[in-house]
Amino acid sequence: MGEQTGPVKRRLGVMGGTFDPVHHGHLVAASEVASQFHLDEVVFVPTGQPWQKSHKAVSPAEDRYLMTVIATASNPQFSVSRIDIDRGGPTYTTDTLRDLRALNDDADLFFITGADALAQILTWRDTDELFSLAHFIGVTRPGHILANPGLPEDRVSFVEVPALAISSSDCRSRVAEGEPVWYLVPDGVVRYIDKRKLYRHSG
Ligand SMILES: Nc1ncnc2c1ncn2[C@@H]1O[C@H](COP(=O)(O)OP(=O)(O)OP(=O)(O)O)[C@@H](O)[C@H]1O
Ligand SMILES: O=C(O)c1ccc[n+]([C@@H]2O[C@H](COP(=O)([O-])O)[C@@H](O)[C@H]2O)c1
Repeated sequence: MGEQTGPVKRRLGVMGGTFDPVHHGHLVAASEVASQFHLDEVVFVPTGQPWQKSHKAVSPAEDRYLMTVIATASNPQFSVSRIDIDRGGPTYTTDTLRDLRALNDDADLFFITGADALAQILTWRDTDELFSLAHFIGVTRPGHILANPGLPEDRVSFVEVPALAISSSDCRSRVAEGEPVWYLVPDGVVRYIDKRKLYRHSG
């Protein structure tokens, strides 16, 4: 008798971030991981309250959500989820992945994160459970060294993405200084920042 094989599972990428604002570094990372890991879809999940950034002012969740929708709208492989925003309270990735699992029981989850975030992962809540919920993919980010800080090797991979030295903090301070963010973020996001007068005062 041949070996029993189950139905082939969908491969769902999960790109979590504060996205204040979303920029081309995020989009290139998601696109590159989707290609290298043969993902069927990447869902961007803007955080509700990023608890490790509680010392910083963060723009309203609806603005961050809408900018992420604008930035991803033209890519049929990309979507945006409101789960972390609608849950309320501080955002923990264990909740994000548990909820996404419940909604996508036909899929394996791949959580995409930057080298800086991956290096901090042992400070996140319920780290042990995290690795049972998804495979973690750390992407290169200029200025951050890609090293495995003692994470389970079978649950973590590293991917080199074309280096884009863009950060949301830099975009915010450029807007506050009256400098352009054209081509650092998608055109629609530039227009949205202007329309909503975001980041006019640095903070
Ligand atoms: N240029 C980039 N290249 C690769 N990964 C990135 C890049 N910018 C952000 N990331 C990753 O995307 C995820 C979400 O990032 P986040 O929304 O916090 O943006 P950020 O640019 O890091 O923001 P901030 O500058 O405000 O800290 C994180 O895991 C981060 O490491
Ligand atoms: O689960 C946690 O405790 C946790 C702590 C810090 C960050 N995260 C997640 O890591 C992703 C990137 O976060 P940030 O703050 O760098 O935008 C985002 O999805 C966060 O919800 C998760």
